[in-house]
Amino acid sequence: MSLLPVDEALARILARVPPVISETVPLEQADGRVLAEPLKAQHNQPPFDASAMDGYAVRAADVEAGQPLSVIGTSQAGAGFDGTISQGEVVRIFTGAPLPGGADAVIMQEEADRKDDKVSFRSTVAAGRSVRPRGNDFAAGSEILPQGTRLGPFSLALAAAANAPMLEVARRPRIGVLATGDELILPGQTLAPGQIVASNSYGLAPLLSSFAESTEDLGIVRDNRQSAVLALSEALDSGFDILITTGGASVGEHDIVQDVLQDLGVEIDFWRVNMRPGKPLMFGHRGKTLVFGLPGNPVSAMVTATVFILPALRRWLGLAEAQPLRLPLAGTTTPNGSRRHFLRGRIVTTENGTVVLPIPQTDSAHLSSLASADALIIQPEDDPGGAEGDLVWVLPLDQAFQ
Ligand SMILES: Nc1nc2c(c(=O)[nH]1)N[C@H]1C(S)=C(S)[C@@H](COP(=O)(O)OP(=O)(O)OC[C@H]3O[C@@H](n4cnc5c(N)ncnc54)[C@H](O)[C@@H]3O)O[C@H]1N2
Ligand code: MOO
Repeated sequence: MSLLPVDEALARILARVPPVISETVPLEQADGRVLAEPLKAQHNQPPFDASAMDGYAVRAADVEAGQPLSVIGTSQAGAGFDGTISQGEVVRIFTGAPLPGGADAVIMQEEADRKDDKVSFRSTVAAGRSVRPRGNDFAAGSEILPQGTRLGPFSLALAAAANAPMLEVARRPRIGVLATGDELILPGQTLAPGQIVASNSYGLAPLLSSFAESTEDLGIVRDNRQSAVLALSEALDSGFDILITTGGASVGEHDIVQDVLQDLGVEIDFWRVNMRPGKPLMFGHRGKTLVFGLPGNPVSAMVTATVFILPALRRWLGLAEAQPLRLPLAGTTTPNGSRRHFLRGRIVTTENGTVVLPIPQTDSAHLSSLASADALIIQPEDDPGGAEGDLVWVLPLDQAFQ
């Protein structure tokens, strides 16, 4: 049986991802979205030379320790001083206020002794002190956020400061998820003999949702041709950008998903990948819809979605590929066979740095071990096994890294 190498499978998937399409969204709705165009500043920030302190705007050359100078006015944020200061003059100024003409430094009020309309300072000051020069943060016309930036609190605050009420972001795909299996019941129902509670769709939706316009749960379809044809044709006709099935991907008589998809016009790009868990992964397309047939085993479904669908979504949005981490093992790993192994692990921070602890459980139906993991250790094909301290590649499962 020929199994496609993992890297080749990923390359084939990424090659089917369409180019980024942009749409305009208001600033308030842009959290988590990805910029489809670089963001350029419309103005200088600050727009004027501004004081960084509450104190006095001075001509630095005029200031001598203990020598009184005349206070001729006030500049406050939103109401600047409407004149120019000349030799021997200063202006009372507040944080964020425009520096008056003629001034070139600000002395904080804690270093000033004020008496009526005179003020003296305890020491001299260098020109530029406590002044934020115009355009110091960003200059009009400059690129302040590159295309492909995933917008979050800091970049959105910057976009607002740059006076950008609308942003050009990547359109996100609409995703449909369909579970297959005669044995499946919904969470909350009572288990009859031989039944299993369906879990895959409940993990896949939150795994993918932050990159998707919507993730729609299409329910459970039974393992007979008629039901599968009905459910899959409806799903394929619903205009999803990405359709995901779980289960029925292997070689048993009930594993009919691939046959039915093909009958419905899906072109299969590949089936079966040289990995564990997740070997029976299928990928195809019909028109603009990409179709992922994930294995039914819960760990296999989540691992294949992490390894293949998340990178496809990143590409869809114009995000750079997520880089795995390089970390020392905190325990041993056993020799691997010929399939690339995505081994559950936990990232642990110790006094000596960050390490990854392998979780020995490799059963592809064992969800509690996956839930206790926050990383997948990528064990290469035919790896002889690792010792504590060996450096390994690690895919963090934490969304913050994705
Ligand atoms: N003779 C062979 N048998 C199997 C092979 C093989 O190569 N030759 N591959 C094995 C591997 S590897 C995997 S993975 C599984 C994948 O099987 P399917 O994708 O056909 O999945 P099912 O048979 O439908 O289900 C497997 C397992 O997962 C449970 N399941 C299914 N859907 C869900 C769901 N939505 N939520 C929770 N659990 C689900 C299902 O009850 C089964 O226990 O095939 C091996 N067999
Ligand atoms: O490779 Mo399967 O996906 O063992 O569970």
